[in-house]
Amino acid sequence: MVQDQASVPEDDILLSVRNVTVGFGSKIILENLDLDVRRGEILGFVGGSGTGKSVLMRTILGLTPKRSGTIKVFDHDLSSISNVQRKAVERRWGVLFQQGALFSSLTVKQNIQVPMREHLDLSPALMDELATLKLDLVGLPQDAADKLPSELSGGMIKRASLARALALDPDLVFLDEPTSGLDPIGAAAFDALIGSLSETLGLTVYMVTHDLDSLHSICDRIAVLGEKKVLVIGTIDEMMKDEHPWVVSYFRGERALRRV
Ligand SMILES: Nc1ncnc2c1ncn2[C@@H]1O[C@H](COP(=O)(O)OP(=O)(O)OP(=O)(O)O)[C@@H](O)[C@H]1O
Repeated sequence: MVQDQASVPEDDILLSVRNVTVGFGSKIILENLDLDVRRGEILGFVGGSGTGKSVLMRTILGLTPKRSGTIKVFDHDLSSISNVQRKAVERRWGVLFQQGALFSSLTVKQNIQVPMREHLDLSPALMDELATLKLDLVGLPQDAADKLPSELSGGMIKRASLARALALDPDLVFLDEPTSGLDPIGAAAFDALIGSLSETLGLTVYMVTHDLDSLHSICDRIAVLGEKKVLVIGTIDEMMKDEHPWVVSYFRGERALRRV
């Protein structure tokens, strides 16, 4: 089993999860889970359906309560910081939820400006200018700005959601299945976009995905969730050599072999 948490200086750990347990009623979903996300990396998160990938992401974001354990982001322990400090942490991360989760009654531009309105005190003209820059950054045409989400294709919705996640120039972005629902060409283009943003902006990316192409093409490391914890973590090459039965069937099973 690959375990490579050792020998990384603490400064280089942007997100650290220690001994975290999460459950609903009598059902424990995650138990004593540990995870480190390193500065600047793209970490792909995989695991069988229902293993708790979304629950873990929601727990880190503070949307689902944990029963025990510690979560530190940018070296702040999220359970012991003040509301003001929490807001400051939230300013430094962006989130792309599954299905994009744009506000359906707001235009793309207004959606991108939601985090700006919440966290910054900017003039409308400056917010418009920033929205224009974000549209450019994610490769959307400027005429998308005044469209409603219902007028966009699936790929454009993903890009608009990414633009909103990047609204405050975050250090860390959480992406929940960013390429689901896209055709292979759209998914590859979105992967390329995430890869280049990570490189040019120095973004750290936490990405839940089922997309083997994304795992192969852009992830620096992959974490496998199963048995209520991170079963294995390492590079794609390490995944290809790992002997855990779920890892073998996922990375070297029939579906994986069809890829090559
Ligand atoms: N609010 C909740 N109340 C009760 N159970 C929940 C809640 N949220 C999630 N669960 C349960 O937690 C488990 C993990 O769910 P989660 O959505 O994290 O899985 P996942 O790994 O993201 O799955 P998938 O790959 O299918 O999206 C499931 O059994 C789910 O039913």
